Amino acid sequence: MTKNIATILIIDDDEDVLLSAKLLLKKHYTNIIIRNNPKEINQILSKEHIDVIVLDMNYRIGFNDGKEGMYWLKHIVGIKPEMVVVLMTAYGEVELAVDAIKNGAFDFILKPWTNEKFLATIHAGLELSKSNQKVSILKHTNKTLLKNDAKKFGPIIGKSSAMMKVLDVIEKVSHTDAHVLILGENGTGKQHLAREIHRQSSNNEGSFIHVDLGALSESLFESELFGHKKGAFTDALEDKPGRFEMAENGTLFLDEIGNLPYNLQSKLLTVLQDKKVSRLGEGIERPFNARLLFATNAPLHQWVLEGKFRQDLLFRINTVEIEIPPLRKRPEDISEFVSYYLKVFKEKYHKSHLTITDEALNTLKSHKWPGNIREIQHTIERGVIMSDDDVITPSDFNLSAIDTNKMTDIAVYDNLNLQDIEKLLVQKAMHKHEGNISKAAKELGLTRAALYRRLEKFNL
Ligand SMILES: Nc1ncnc2c1ncn2[C@@H]1O[C@H](COP(=O)(O)OP(=O)(O)OP(=O)(O)O)[C@@H](O)[C@H]1O
Repeated sequence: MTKNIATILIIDDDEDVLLSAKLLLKKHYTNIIIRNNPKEINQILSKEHIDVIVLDMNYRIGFNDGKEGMYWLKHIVGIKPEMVVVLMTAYGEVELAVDAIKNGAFDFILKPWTNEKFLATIHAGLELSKSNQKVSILKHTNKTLLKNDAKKFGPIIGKSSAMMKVLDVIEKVSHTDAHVLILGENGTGKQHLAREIHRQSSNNEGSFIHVDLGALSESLFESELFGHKKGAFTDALEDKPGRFEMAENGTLFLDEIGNLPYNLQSKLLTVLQDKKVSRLGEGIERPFNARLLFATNAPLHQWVLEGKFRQDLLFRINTVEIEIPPLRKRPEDISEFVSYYLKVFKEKYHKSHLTITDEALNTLKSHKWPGNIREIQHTIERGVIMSDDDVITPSDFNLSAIDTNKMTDIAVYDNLNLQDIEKLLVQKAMHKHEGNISKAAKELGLTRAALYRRLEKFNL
């Protein structure tokens, strides 16, 4: 019979009990440690990885009040809260054992035991121990991922008065549980600010779950957001929690909320009103506790007037509304972004001696940045990569495609609405790259999926 890999520590002052328990368990588990004195617990726990502890309640002859057992139980749970402790107690001490369970014991075994009951209890204890260990690993993984995310998104840049106002609102709203709607053009930093709200909130130990609603097809929307039960539809091969559940005690960021089809808007509204979700194919309603943030580049208020977006949903999600101005409306911030990204990419590409000509700097400062911060980021990265010798010159940025038609572009910005400008830029990029999606997406600072969505939206 193959043994299960597990270490079980048994503590009892009765050598006979220790030996017979060891004899029974060693047939099933790889490592059984026995001790007759609970004072050795600290030393063993600091040296060995223990999966389950079997602990006797009484150690002094003539005493059966269980006080010592209770003392050691509290001690173990105090230093290792996730440890699974099974108590051994004599018949007639059941009340004591129940008390011990209230204090953190997993279960108890009555002496004299039956082998089946003993093994079944240890088996169940081990299952719990393994899942406790998994949860602990997942918690740490999550923390590391959050830290990595924070590094990826970096600090908030921008000291213009417009940006200071935005940051002021973020500071006020972060520690509340108010729904926040972040508005702004592509690349203005909506996700960046949502992460900052999460970072400053009391939920920052929980996960930041980002859902791009624009990338979810109608058929996937419910199962992704609310989860599903195994067998709910053909591909539902196992029970799966939705993003609402994954964001428990954290933040759920519903990006591109403007892309949510009208018929699904009422479903989302009901979930937000009831603060409960039901997995697809399951009747159970699960309450959720997650901070909710929303973002879009769509003119939602106008869409409400046009009947494209539900007014009741808009009022539910915009308790606080933050509008991030495009870069061209806060030109003071451009220099700061330029020096920040120059530093980042000089470091990344090991070009620390690189300098930038005044002309190149002026090119960056006078550019209108229709793709906002994402465009500035990509342009400077390109400049750093393309530069020869130790100097970046204007041509390294390859901004000419936009600049040759500078006057037209400026006129467009002044006279047309954002949708039209976006469409124009997508058209330009597609034309410049002769329909090559990857190249056009890169130039626009979008993912391929985001570009596809826009091509579809503008019928291009
Ligand atoms: N104020 C800021 N300070 C520093 N970096 C920023 C700032 N705003 C945006 N960025 C950076 O610019 C890039 C684009 O930002 P982000 O993805 O948040 O924009 P977005 O508005 O959500 O874009 P989209 O609408 O296309 O989804 C990211 O790399 C982000 O880290």
